[in-house]
Amino acid sequence: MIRITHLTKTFGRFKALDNIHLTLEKGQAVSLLGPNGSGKTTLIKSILGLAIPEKGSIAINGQVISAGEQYRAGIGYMPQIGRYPDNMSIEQVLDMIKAVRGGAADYDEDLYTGFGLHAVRHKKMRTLSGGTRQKVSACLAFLFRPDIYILDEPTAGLDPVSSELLKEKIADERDHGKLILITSHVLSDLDGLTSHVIYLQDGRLLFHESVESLRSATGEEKLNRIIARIMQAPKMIPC
Ligand SMILES: Nc1ncnc2c1ncn2[C@@H]1O[C@H](COP(=O)(O)OP(=O)(O)OP(=O)(O)O)[C@@H](O)[C@H]1O
Repeated sequence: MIRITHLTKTFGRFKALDNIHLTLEKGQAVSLLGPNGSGKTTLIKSILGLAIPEKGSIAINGQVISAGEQYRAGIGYMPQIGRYPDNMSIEQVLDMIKAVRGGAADYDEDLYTGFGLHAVRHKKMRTLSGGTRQKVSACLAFLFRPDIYILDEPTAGLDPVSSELLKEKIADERDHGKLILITSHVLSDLDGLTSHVIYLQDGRLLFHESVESLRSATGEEKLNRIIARIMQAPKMIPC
């Protein structure tokens, strides 16, 4: 579904992504992990066409993304920090984006309802708390029922109840065969949610494995323990 080959992205002389090869399939929920500055957001931006790599290619459902922007309609993206027109209300932002996308017969408004955004729909974006802004971003990512979700720190700033609601929604989409790529530094948020782990370090792919095989290689159950074990003894992962 997403095939990345020989992807290299530089900023000046600095290699933010170094010869990345990856294939991600439908029905997978993939944790994109790595220390600060390891290239996670750059990889996400490359998939979204917001960063242009110097080398390599990305294909989505067999279409090379540099050939056109239409593929983006099939991706629900939740950015780390959502930026919206300050003077528009939540309702106006949602209506504007629906209009720009040409409308749809059947919006997914589960999160809009679940987060209770209806009650605050007239509030201006500039007046929203960080968590409420995050809820608007989540709502927009799911609204058009995409096949692929790219979620950059989706639970950051959400209260525990909203965070659980979002995680349940992500799990539900995964169970319906969608592809989910998710970054988070809160590994406990990813436990039970993700099927595979991609680990980047200094722009390089350290490993891409199923959670199941990482569990059997490390003997650990929880993702934070699995990652800690691998960092202590990287050779336990064959790549
Ligand atoms: N526009 C840019 N110009 C120059 N350097 C950049 C730019 N964007 C990213 N970088 C650099 O590329 C590297 C990878 O950044 P990136 O944001 O992809 O990391 P990350 O893994 O998402 O980090 P974090 O976990 O902190 O969000 C960093 O060293 C960053 O400083």
